[in-house]
Amino acid sequence: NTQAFGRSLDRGILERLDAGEVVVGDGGFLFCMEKRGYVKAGQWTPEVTVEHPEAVRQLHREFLRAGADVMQTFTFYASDSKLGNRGNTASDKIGCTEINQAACELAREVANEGDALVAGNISQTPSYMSGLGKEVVQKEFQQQIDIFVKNDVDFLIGELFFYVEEAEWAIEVMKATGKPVAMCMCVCTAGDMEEVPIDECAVRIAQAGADIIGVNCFWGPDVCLKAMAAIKEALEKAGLKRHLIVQPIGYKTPEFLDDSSNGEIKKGMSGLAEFPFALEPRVLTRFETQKYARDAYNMGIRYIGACCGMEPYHVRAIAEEAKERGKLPPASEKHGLWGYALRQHTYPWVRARARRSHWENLEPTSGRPFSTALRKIETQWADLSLSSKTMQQQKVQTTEEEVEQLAAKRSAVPI
Ligand SMILES: N[C@@H](CCSCCCCC(=O)O)C(=O)O
Ligand SMILES: [Zn+2]
Repeated sequence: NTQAFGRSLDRGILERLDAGEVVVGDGGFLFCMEKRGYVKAGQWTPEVTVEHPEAVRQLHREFLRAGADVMQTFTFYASDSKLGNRGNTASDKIGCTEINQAACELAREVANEGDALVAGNISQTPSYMSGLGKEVVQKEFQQQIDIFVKNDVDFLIGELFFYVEEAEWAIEVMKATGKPVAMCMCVCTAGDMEEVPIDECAVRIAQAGADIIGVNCFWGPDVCLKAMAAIKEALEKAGLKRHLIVQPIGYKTPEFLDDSSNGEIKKGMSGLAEFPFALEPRVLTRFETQKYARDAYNMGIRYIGACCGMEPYHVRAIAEEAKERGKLPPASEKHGLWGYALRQHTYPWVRARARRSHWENLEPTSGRPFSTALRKIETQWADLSLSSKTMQQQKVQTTEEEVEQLAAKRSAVPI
């Protein structure tokens, strides 16, 4: 097993997945960093890799300690057009190259502290949403990917692709590097935002050359695993053997299991009135996260990760559930599976909960007597196709007047 850059080359992502190993993904970096005051919601861009590298290093370390086998470079939304979208100054003030370079160094530094791999992360672009075309969009992907290649990341991962066409364009640029390619579309069983059915999305992504295929974000485990079942079936029917990846959000979103409302469910959590600052009542418990990991494993998914809302303790739950790995993560030193650590508690009524049956059967209360369980999904933005211009972007800041116009569109819907 030849060594290069301090890691064993025969333990790459495909070698691990081909061997049937479970690969634990990292968690929701953007949301964690926003809650910690290092990422600004709205723009959601990762200039913190240059502004406060210590914060990024620390969070990578927390995910590594929790059992993550992959350190995704914190380069999500770090395309040039996103860093300069709607008044964001990160592109002008710091720059795409510096942000992506710093992210690669931080991810590799922490990955080398364990046996983790580094994945160069790209994502959807405002340029695509504004219909600027293949050449402009691929040039932006190339700018990030050149930096990933220069830093010799172990593989590439695309995330949050709403449109299968943009995902295909991304895969074309990713494949040219010769590195393994993972593609997570942001689709559920209602299909992509141009009405391309999910089974067609899966086949097109596979045929474009992705080695690892799945979904990330926008929906909780239940909705994402329903999408993964459709993707798995489509690939099997087409005779396309690929590895499967799933990275759901850490929030419960049962409203979206009904995919009949079509356009509405495609907005996922972003379509909820609570998004992004009041989703806390929906946060998954560590035990619900364990159940998600087991359900994913039972479906044949071996790259089991996490997205927005999933903190390091959620990733630890995934790693602890994946007993097939034959090891517990370092953070389990400070955790007792199924509450066993409570045997050391000073209060007898708490020690009474140091058993699996208590936690496995608990339906947590919300503490909010006036809250309803589910949200009626807004219906104003049903057509998300490029031709509808609904997703059109701009460099200048959204004005007060524009916000009022958007709010007027939805005022008919009870908050
Ligand atoms: N790997 C990334 C995935 C982020 S998915 C972010 C969705 C943001 C939606 C929005 O723009 O509001 C991460 O961990 O942050
Ligand atoms: Zn996410």
